[in-house]
Amino acid sequence: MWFSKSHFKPNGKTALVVGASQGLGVEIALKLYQQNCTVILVARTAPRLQQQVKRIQNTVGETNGATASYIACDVSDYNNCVKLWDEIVQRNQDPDFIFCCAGSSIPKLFNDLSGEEISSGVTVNYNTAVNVVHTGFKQVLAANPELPIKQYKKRHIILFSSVVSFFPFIGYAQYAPMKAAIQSLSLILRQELGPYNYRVSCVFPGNFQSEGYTEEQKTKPEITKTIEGPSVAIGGDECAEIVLDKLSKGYDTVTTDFVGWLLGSSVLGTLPRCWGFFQVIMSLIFSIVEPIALWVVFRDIAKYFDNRKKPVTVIEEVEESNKDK
Ligand SMILES: NC(=O)C1=CN([C@@H]2O[C@H](COP(=O)(O)OP(=O)(O)OC[C@H]3O[C@@H](n4cnc5c(N)ncnc54)[C@H](OP(=O)(O)O)[C@@H]3O)[C@@H](O)[C@H]2O)C=CC1
Ligand SMILES: CCCCCCCCCCCCCCCC(=O)[C@@H](N)CO
Repeated sequence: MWFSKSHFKPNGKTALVVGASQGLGVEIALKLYQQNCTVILVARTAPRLQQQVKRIQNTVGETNGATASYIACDVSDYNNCVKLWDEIVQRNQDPDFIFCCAGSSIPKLFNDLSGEEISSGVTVNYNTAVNVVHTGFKQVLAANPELPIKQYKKRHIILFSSVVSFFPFIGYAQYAPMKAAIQSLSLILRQELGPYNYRVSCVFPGNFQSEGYTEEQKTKPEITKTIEGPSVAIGGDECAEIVLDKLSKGYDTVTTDFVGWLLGSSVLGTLPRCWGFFQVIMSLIFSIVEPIALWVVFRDIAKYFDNRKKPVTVIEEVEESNKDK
């Protein structure tokens, strides 16, 4: 609830943050560590992880027992995840929070994507999450064979989807369907892991600044930039702050800006609500204005494709001028 912040208490707990060598993952790890939460940073690139652990430790200074460490692992591979959890068990750690932040997009027109880019969309965005959660859950089950399910310790999985899961649009073919898969996975995990005392949250960020965001801007088609204009990129630090704040207020569908909340109202389905009464009203308004809004989007898309014919016109102009000579 918005008036109580007691639903997420990192002090003295342990968090596994996957996708923490840069971007939102490391911002979240820093904020958790500041609240005396032990953090284990995971990503593929060891030197960057090492740097980030140092940065976090230097920024925070003394803690009341919390530690910061890293494990380099490509979690898109299932067997690597089994090894990851073995390593965590060997270190005598049992994460209370599992943040699945790994993910990135290669925004391009469908036609411009390579086969490799399409499959990397699946592995980087979906496999990284499902593998970590599945191997982690199996490991917890194996470690507690006799435990009645109600007595499992409280654990919390936080998956990272995107606003494009609510509203998929031109340029995100390599990415948005995977984020919709993450949304779907979160609904199922809530049902299957809930009885084992897992809380499952799913975050749907709008644009925020990060190394990944800078990279995607390089290939992002102009039309994609135009349509997502209303989702102005907020700072990574601010985004992490919003996510942790909403989790502490008990929300399990987390959006990071107003546009995200609005678009979330258009696909309420069986997602946990956030200001549910207003979402129901917004969903009614949205369903009325949606045909007009979508007409505007399609009109922009048509204009974009018309303008793309321009280079041909230039060639034609050159030919014309050659004719004159
Ligand atoms: N930035 C934005 O505007 C938005 C981002 N999101 C989502 O939020 C999350 C964080 O985004 P952002 O901070 O921008 O991401 P970045 O691209 O900046 O960082 C992604 C992180 O994931 C790690 N990673 C990627 N693949 C793997 C892998 N196979 N195994 C382990 N780690 C991996 C990367 O490290 P390494 O390369 O070292 O493995 C890196 O630390 C992502 O899921 C993204 O899709 C959602 C909406 C908007
Ligand atoms: C029916 C018509 C409705 C029109 C609404 C237009 C507003 C759209 C805002 C979309 C914001 C998308 C953010 C994507 C972030 C993301 O996931 C990437 N940065 C990848 O990392």
